This record gives sequence, C-alpha cells and structure tokens, in this order.
Amino acid sequence: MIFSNGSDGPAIIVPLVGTTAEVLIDEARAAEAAGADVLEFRADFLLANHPDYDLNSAGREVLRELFKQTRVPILFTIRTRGQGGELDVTPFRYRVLMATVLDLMLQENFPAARVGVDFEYHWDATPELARRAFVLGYTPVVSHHEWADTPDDEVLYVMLDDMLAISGAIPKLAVMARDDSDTQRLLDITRLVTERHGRPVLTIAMGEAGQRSRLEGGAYGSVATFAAAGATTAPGQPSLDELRRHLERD
Ligand SMILES: O=C1C[C@@](O)(C(=O)O)C[C@@H](O)[C@@H]1O
Repeated sequence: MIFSNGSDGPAIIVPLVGTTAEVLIDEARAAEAAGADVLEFRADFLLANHPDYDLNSAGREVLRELFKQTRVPILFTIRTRGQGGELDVTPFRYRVLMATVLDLMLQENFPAARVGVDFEYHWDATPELARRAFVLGYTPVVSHHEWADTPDDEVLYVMLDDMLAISGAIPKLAVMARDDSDTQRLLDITRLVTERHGRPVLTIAMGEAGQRSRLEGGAYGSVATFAAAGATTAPGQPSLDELRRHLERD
C-alpha cells in the first residue's frame, strides 16, 4: 500500500504538473527532497498539452525516469476535465489509456509497492481496471470530486461504500465545503467508515472552508493528504512546507 509512510500521520502526496518530461522529473526530485511521501504524476497535464502524446512510448520513458530518479511511491493519475483535470476523453479512450498504463507498469517491472493508480469512480470501466491493478499488487485509488457542494450524509456513505466494494481499492472522495459544518460532516463520516470497514480511505473537503480537513484529516482516519510544492491543483491545498509544519514533520 503506497500510503504506509512509516509514521502515524497521513502520507503527504505532492502532485507533479509538468508539461514536459524534463520539468516533471525536476519537480519530482525537488518534491521528494522537500519531504513528499508520495508523488502524484498528473499525466493529464502532459496529455492535454501534447495532443499526439503517446503514453506507451513517451509516457513509458517518463515513468522509467520517475521510478529511477526517485525512491518514493508514484501515484499515476489522469484527471479528466469534468473532475477538475485537464483532459477531455471519451469513456473508451479513458479505458484504453488506463489499461495501457497498467500494461506498461507490468512490462517495466516497476516495484509494485511503489505503484499506485487513480481511477475515476464515474467511469464504467473503473471497477474492472481497479481490480486488475489490485491483482497486480498495485494500490488502486478510486476517486471522485464533487465540485458543487458537499452531498448529504446518505450520499457520502453510498459513494464510499460503493468504492469500498471494489476489492483493495482506496476510496478518495473530495467534496466542496461551503462552511465548517460540511467539513466536520465529512470528517465524522471518514472516521465512521474507516472504523466500520477497517479499510483505508482518503477524504478531502475542498475550498477555504474545508482547508482544515487537509491538515486534520489524518486524525479522523484519512490515509493521505495533498500538498503543493509549486502550483496548487485544487482549492484549499496547503503548501508542502505548511503541511509539514502542521504535522510536525520537520
Ligand atoms: O484527487 C486529487 C485531489 C486533489 O484534487 C485535491 O483536492 O487536493 C488534487 C489532485 O491533484 C488529486 O488528483
């Protein structure tokens, strides 16, 4: 599991948003040196900026370098436009891209303990892809962003239960908090669901009203939290320095 960082606190994930291979590798090395536990390769930035980008050749090279030049786990993510990312894709294209990534991770023989793959919850292909990732020994993260608001408790439970129904998957649920009561509801549900299922989950309340969820989520059972080493990739994300200070990791 890529989020076991050997400490009691949540793993710190730093997204890499470079749009060229060189920038991306530099970002990765800098983020690792600055204390990231996990690097999130946001491949949608590369794919969206280079329409002919071939994941199977150019993407393979970037992954090889990432695994070679760093030691921490890598979470591979293609965040699509509707979920707050950069890439517009059809369901079929998403499936091909994610299946390609799984194949190449296997062919390259990257250490499974360092491989995480994000699959967006709303795609039909996700349960099957996530199960395959788990069988290969990778950490599948099944993610969903609610950009408008924080849905009511019943909906939050259903979403997390649905994600947990995929064996080995780690649910990642990000919601937009309008006020602190939204944030507290999400944190309480995080505690309840982790206790009930005995499985790790990752939750985030986005926006200013949700910021404390990114700092305190670990105390409620959230297994990891995101921080920016340069540009932020979501509202309310703290800087890596700020988060490390808060978690007393320096
Ligand atoms: O899923 C997430 C969470 C995130 O959106 C956040 O809110 O910090 C940041 C994204 O890079 C990542 O893919």
